[in-house]
Amino acid sequence: MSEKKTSRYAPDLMAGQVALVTGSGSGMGRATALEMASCGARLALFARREEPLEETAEMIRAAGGEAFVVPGDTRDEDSIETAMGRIKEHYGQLDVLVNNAGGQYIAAARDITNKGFEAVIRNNLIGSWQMTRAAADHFMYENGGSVVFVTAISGRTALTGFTHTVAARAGVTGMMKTLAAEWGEYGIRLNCVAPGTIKTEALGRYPIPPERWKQLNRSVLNRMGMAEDIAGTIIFLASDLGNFITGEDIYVDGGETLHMGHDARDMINPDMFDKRERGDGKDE
Ligand SMILES: CCCCC/C=C/C(=O)SCCNC(=O)CCNC(=O)[C@H](O)C(C)(C)COP(=O)(O)OP(=O)(O)OC[C@H]1O[C@@H](n2cnc3c(N)ncnc32)[C@H](O)[C@@H]1OP(=O)(O)O
Ligand SMILES: NC(=O)C1=CN([C@@H]2O[C@H](COP(=O)(O)OP(=O)(O)OC[C@H]3O[C@@H](n4cnc5c(N)ncnc54)[C@H](OP(=O)(O)O)[C@@H]3O)[C@@H](O)[C@H]2O)C=CC1
Repeated sequence: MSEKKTSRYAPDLMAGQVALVTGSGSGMGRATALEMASCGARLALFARREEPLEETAEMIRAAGGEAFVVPGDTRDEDSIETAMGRIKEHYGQLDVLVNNAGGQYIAAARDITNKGFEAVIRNNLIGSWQMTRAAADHFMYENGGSVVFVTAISGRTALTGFTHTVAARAGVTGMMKTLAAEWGEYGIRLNCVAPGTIKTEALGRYPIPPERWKQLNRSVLNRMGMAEDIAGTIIFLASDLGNFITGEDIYVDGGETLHMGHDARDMINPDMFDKRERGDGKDE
């Protein structure tokens, strides 16, 4: 028998819980599913392509965990209903939903057609609503639960090239807060995690050369985020560690939004911000 993977959290943090992670065939979704399993959760893996989900499931099983693949599309009500039915049959419960599936294309606002705008709203806002509504209907109104949405840092600032998805993610945040207010009485907590630039394979498909990103001084911690940075925060919110947190929007961005809209250093006096020697002689 294979050994259980060690986790940054206690291995029984999510014992007895079932978690559904959308978009868990890659990137942050996969990292979240793997780490949740190492905390004792049993996983339901949801996305459109079955093969990557099976790979994640195999990784979880190889580490001694339990995973169940339920392919589907967050935009398609029928496939969501089928997935919820299969989870009920297989596990009999659902305690955690992570709405991580999503994506968009980059385009200047003037090049976005109405159809293209709507496609991105469907994928990121309507899809998350449909998953959340179904999880509440099938499981959470009765037994409570925790929902975490993966959004983007655009709630604090403009993000050129992303008008459609910025609108969608802001919609998710507003929806999350309102649901948190309405559903507290059912024992349902809802929160958002807003990632900065995270180094996943998907990001590699975007025209963002890492050297250029660094030059632009995007992150005060001087690195892109890793999928695990997001997974750790999702688990904190989804598990009992976040028991008294609802309606929150946590930015996990390495400080990217601290000066994203307006980096005034060159304008003021670049020398003022130059690296200086510390008292102990080490570089700051
Ligand atoms: C918020 C800040 C984020 C910063 C960094 C973010 C990183 C990431 O998000 S990493 C994840 C990256 N994942 C992706 O980029 C993939 C996402 N793409 C999709 O999932 C889909 O392409 C879609 C949901 C955006 C659209 O899919 P679908 O609903 O199937 O729509 P169609 O393909 O039929 O297209 C409808 C319509 O949309 C316009 N359009 C679609 N793709 C593009 C494109 N690449 N460039 C320009 N326009 C596009 C277009 O108007 C399409 O209509 P037609 O022209 O009639 O085909
Ligand atoms: N990487 C980054 O810097 C940032 C990413 N984000 C967002 O974080 C989330 C995770 O990103 P990341 O891991 O990088 O990206 P990935 O593309 O690796 O993950 C997204 C996953 O969602 C699934 N998915 C997409 N649309 C649907 C759908 N309609 N129904 C079901 N599954 C779907 C995809 O699988 P499949 O194709 O098999 O369906 C894919 O595996 C996404 O929402 C992304 O937009 C936000 C900010 C920054």
